[in-house]
Amino acid sequence: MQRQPLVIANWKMNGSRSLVEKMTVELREHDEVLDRISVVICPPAVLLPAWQDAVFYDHVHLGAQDISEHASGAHTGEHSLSLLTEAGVDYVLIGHSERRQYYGEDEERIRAKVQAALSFNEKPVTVVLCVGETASQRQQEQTYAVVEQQLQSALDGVSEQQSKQIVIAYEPVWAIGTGQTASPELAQQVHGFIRQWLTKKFRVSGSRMHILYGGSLKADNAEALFAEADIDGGLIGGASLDPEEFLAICSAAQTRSK
Ligand SMILES: O=C[C@H](O)COP(=O)(O)O
Repeated sequence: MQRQPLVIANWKMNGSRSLVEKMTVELREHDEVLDRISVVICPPAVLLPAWQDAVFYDHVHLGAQDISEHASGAHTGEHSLSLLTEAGVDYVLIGHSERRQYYGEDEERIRAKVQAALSFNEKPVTVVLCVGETASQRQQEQTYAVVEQQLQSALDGVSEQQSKQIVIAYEPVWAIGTGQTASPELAQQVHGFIRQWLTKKFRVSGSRMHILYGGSLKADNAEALFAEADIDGGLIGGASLDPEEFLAICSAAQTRSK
């Protein structure tokens, strides 16, 4: 099953207008790295307008790092889908482990956000649902149970048709920002498990869904990870802040599409 590689940059709470400029200059100068792949940039929300002016290719999209499950109202500090899509967003990250860990996002809230994104009718948005186990869950051999439970809960009630709007990002929490990347074999084992789960739930549509790897993905380990059967691209944090390194990761993703 040929799935066009997808590379997502998650800037988290980093970046600046000048980094947007630097990055767009690099992308313009080396636009061949964008052939045959899709790229999504998730900057902090206040930098979306700077990116919106700079987005110049059909296959470079903008994404939000989080959304509110509410349509509008008294929710200080939050961003609705209307506001985000007006700022050019096509993709939304939901359930990132930092939101789960530091901002108390529980399964119920994550499910509400997934539902809000899927039922948003002003513009279609793609949900990037993040799942993954902590170090202690892995040590206790709970990886598959944790991932399955996260998928089951967040995708409860999602139809086969709606699954076309969903991407899964497997991000083992112990690998995020630690430099401890999962080996390609280990990542593939979990991706394979996720693929099986998706195909069981969504049938043929499950075999078409993208499953991305995230967690200390860098230029020097990207190609080996992207060579695995069910690793369709990456969700990149730290390395997406360095234009050269990010472009090298995009170019590694291209090798998958050959
Ligand atoms: O969203 C991105 C992930 O949390 C990975 O972050 P990282 O590449 O800095 O480890």
